[in-house]
Amino acid sequence: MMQDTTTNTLTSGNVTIPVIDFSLFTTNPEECARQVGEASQNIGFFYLKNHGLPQDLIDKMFNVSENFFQRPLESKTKHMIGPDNTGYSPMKSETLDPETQTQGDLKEAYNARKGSIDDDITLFFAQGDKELQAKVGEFFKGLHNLARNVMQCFAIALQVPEAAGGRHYFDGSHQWEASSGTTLRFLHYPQQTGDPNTPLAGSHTDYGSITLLMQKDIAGLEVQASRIHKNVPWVAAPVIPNTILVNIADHLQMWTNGLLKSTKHRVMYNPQQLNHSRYSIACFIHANDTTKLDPIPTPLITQEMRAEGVEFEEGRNMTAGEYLDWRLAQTYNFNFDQIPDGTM
Ligand SMILES: O=C(O)CCC(=O)C(=O)O
Ligand SMILES: [Fe+2]
Repeated sequence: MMQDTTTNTLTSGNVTIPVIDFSLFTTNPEECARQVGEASQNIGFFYLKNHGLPQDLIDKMFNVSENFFQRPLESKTKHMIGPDNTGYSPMKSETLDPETQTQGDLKEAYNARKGSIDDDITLFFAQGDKELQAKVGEFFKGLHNLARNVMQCFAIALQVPEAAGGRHYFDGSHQWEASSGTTLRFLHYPQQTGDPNTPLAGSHTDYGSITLLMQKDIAGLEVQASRIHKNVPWVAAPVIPNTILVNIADHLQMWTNGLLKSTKHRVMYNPQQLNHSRYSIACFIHANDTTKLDPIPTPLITQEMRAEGVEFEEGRNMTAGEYLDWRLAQTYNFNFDQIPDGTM
């Protein structure tokens, strides 16, 4: 793995995760859309630099997260996650790859939802500090706004006809005010001994439109590359300061009938975790609950491709809300009669 500063790409063999300068969105949206579209048809992941979110706000959010996860387990379990996907999920409670994992993910998480951002649940996460709670809301809205701009790039790259909304095609289906599965998730992979072959979070795709991810200090995320390069099964997605990593998730793959890739990824044990915790923050952007996941109007999807229905056959005829419920039911055990004791 090396960083090539001349071409702004990270390379591992022939596989690249591009770094896109998002100030292009303002100065040259067509070029920005071209780069986003290209990355999304290949690896399905790209970094954004100059994304517009203040770094001190991101740093503050990592601080809140650290303070929260340092609390005793009996405090964290006061707001347990349930089918509404809000609150605390303890170690091993989620299994992202149920077909191959023999134990749950070695992580704990705290989920905020748009609808819960002004509630006691988020206030509890922000240590009862109302100013900090407002910052969590500002952060979440900032990420949502960035995601809407990235979605404009997709609409441009997909050449959605003006009559169908053009570059604003996805605006209506990604409204802050609408009910949706959009979730801000704070993740903690505790300091631990481990085996480099054991995933801390199993291989999976994300369930929404796109995901925005911030990682801190400790790498571990790997992205499946075998689809574009058969000799490179996984490529590392390292921590690059001042960037946000974006990945295509299932809605976009279904809307484009596989033209854009919802790429599998996983978090592997990093030996640095012998002495350090790993923290990340993911913002899962979902379309409004009522949005259908059928192919969208774009000349890039031919009639044959529409008929073929490449992958995610299960998601066909579902709405975004139904699809999320279905995926969560497969990966969570919401029966917390026996709360895990926090050990591994
Ligand atoms: O922690 C990470 O770096 C990635 C987490 C992730 O992929 C997820 O929660 O869906
Ligand atoms: Fe993920």
